[in-house]
Amino acid sequence: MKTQPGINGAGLGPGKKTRLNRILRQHGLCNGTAMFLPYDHGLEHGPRDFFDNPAVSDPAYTIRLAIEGGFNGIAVQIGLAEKFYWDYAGEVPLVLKLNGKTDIPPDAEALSPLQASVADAVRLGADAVGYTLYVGSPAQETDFRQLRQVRVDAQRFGMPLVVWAYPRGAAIEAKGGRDSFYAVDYAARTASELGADMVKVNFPHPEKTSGVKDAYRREFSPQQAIDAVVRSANRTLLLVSGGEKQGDEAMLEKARQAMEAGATGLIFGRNVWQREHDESLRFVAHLQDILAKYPQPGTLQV
Ligand SMILES: O=C[C@H](O)COP(=O)(O)O
Repeated sequence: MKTQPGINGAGLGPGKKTRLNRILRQHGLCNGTAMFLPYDHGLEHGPRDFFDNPAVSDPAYTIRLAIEGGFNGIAVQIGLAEKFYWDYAGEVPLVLKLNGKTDIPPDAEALSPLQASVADAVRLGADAVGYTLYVGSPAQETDFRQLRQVRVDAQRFGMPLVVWAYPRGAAIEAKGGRDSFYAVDYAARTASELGADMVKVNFPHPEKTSGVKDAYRREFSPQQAIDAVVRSANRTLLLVSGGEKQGDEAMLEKARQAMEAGATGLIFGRNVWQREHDESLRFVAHLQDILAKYPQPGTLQV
């Protein structure tokens, strides 16, 4: 079992340190691991994601689910944060997503425009901000510039920065696609190089990599691939994302492999809430059993 090298507290400043401590040590299992509930699908995919469990289209229901499930944070866009979070302020940390887009236009030149600021996050009592970075998109240069300003603001306001590092674009598709080992590994490293405190990535698939040098061995096991991705993220805390709903065993195995590799935690949305309330909590309890086996005492070194 590997443990995360951890963020070096000395470089964080008091605001980031306090907020990360609240997320990692005062919520969830309080053991340095983290489980976040993402809930920006209404914007990113449209309401279709809520059809399997219509209750989840109500943001109040979903925030309560995050509280009942003992999550370390819930990630929402500005509109929902302003309308709903204040009813539950402090009961579960808020990760304010600063940018977002619909999936209506094609993804070829993906760029997620800013909808909110780090100052909004401070005003709303958030403990972190989220930014989607499309690594490899033709619009990458604009994206990097946008992220730079968010990073500078996050540093100034003492706000942890979580980067959703999503490979996108034709060049990525030519190398095996957005969840190939190559693409996920590069995205994790990019987020770390650009100053993320945490990075959210898809689980890497070695067998999907193509058209790149031999270093990305297609015969790597899933465990070897996620080990490499955690190494690439280095002191940026790594969160593994859920993706479309799959069977529970496959998801729990993914969670186990991620934690074994030294990931800090999970950010599973559809796999948690595309099912009836008690079933969601039952699945969350299984995820927590896994996280409990991988305490991360050094996650936040102060
Ligand atoms: O921000 C969107 C979410 O990352 C998607 O989460 P999910 O794939 O676990 O539903």
